[in-house]
Amino acid sequence: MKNIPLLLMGCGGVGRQLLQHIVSCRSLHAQQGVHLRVIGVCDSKSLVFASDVITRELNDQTLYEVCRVKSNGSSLSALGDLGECIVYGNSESKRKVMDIAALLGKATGLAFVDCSASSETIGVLNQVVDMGCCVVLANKKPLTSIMEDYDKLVSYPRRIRHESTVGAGLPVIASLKSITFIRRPSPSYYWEFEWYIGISAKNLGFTEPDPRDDLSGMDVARKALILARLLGRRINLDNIKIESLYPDEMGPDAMSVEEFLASGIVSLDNDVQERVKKALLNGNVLRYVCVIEGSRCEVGIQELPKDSPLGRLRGSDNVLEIYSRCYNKQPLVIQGAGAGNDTTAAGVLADILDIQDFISLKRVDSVW
Ligand SMILES: NC(=O)C1=CN([C@@H]2O[C@H](COP(=O)(O)OP(=O)(O)OC[C@H]3O[C@@H](n4cnc5c(N)ncnc54)[C@H](OP(=O)(O)O)[C@@H]3O)[C@@H](O)[C@H]2O)C=CC1
Ligand SMILES: N[C@@H](CC=O)C(=O)O
Repeated sequence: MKNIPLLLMGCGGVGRQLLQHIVSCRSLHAQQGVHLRVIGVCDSKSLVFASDVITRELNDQTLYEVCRVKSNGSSLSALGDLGECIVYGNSESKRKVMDIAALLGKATGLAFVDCSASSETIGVLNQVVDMGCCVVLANKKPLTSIMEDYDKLVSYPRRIRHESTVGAGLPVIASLKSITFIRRPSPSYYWEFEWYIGISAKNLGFTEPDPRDDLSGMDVARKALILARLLGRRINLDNIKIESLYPDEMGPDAMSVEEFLASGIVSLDNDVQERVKKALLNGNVLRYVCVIEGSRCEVGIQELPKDSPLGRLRGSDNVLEIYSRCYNKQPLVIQGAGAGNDTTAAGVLADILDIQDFISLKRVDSVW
């Protein structure tokens, strides 16, 4: 049985769904000769980990308890004494995470799974890859920081996976890598979103923790940047032209998420509705589009024919059209649910399984 140790950072909608997928797939994974051994889970302030991270794990009952506590909005420190595991608070948890990485990184291997939405994990990830750990990302921020951070992470191509950072569980990254690594084309591609923002979308797990990350275009811009960098574009977020759907006075510096959802977002309705009506009069619909073509990298609303591939999008669907030397007249099209905790966690789980060959084997540094 191949034993894959993992430490989960972030136990929100996606992280909890991942833990539930891990538990519910136990027998399936056993049939495949694999056991995912969760040795620790952390949130923004605490860490819960197995009493012996080399031989033990957080058992399924503990993982369920972790999900219960976090779904109640509590910190992991509320877990208290759970027998086989230990809970550390903020000051000790960061040091303990690094100790675990140093202990397991080059011995058994360890997958650091980042399902947070924080930039604070960037420093941790850049250190643990140097210790021989693997990194699996749902969090886009480690890949959309400064080029130095990006270059550090991708300098270990065999030990980093980030399928869910763009289009949730859709095979976007894998498809683009398969095209890019055949030969370095300079493809242009279009990214479409059907906006489905509001309290219901947040409750469905479609939005970022702060939906303004979606409505400002910043989340789409992060995805665009990940794809552009994957294609060799040495650019940063501030190189991307972004159209926000809300004014600065509704931004994070001016009001809380709760205030924005309670009063800010509703005040946007009239303007958006007017734009929708105007588009419909032209037989068009509004779509939030990201275009990366040549030196152009833009994110914003466009009027598009309602019967076009992008115009036919519904719900949380994304569609990615990739034009390249091989797909120059008819694009490669990837379409499907591009948001939601379930599909995102499934993409993360697939990435963890994909790196199993680089984990749980005695490692010789020169090999990896
Ligand atoms: N939902 C979707 O459809 C998709 C989401 N993603 C990405 O998945 C990530 C998670 O999204 P979601 O689950 O909705 O977010 P949530 O806000 O629900 O959960 C985020 C979790 O991260 C924890 N956290 C915050 N800071 C840190 C830190 N420094 N170290 C460790 N953990 C930390 C939070 O802890 P605490 O509870 O203490 O606040 C919380 O448990 C995001 O980056 C998002 O962009 C990617 C693709 C699709
Ligand atoms: N908020 C994002 C979730 C996936 O990245 C989206 O709307 O697609």
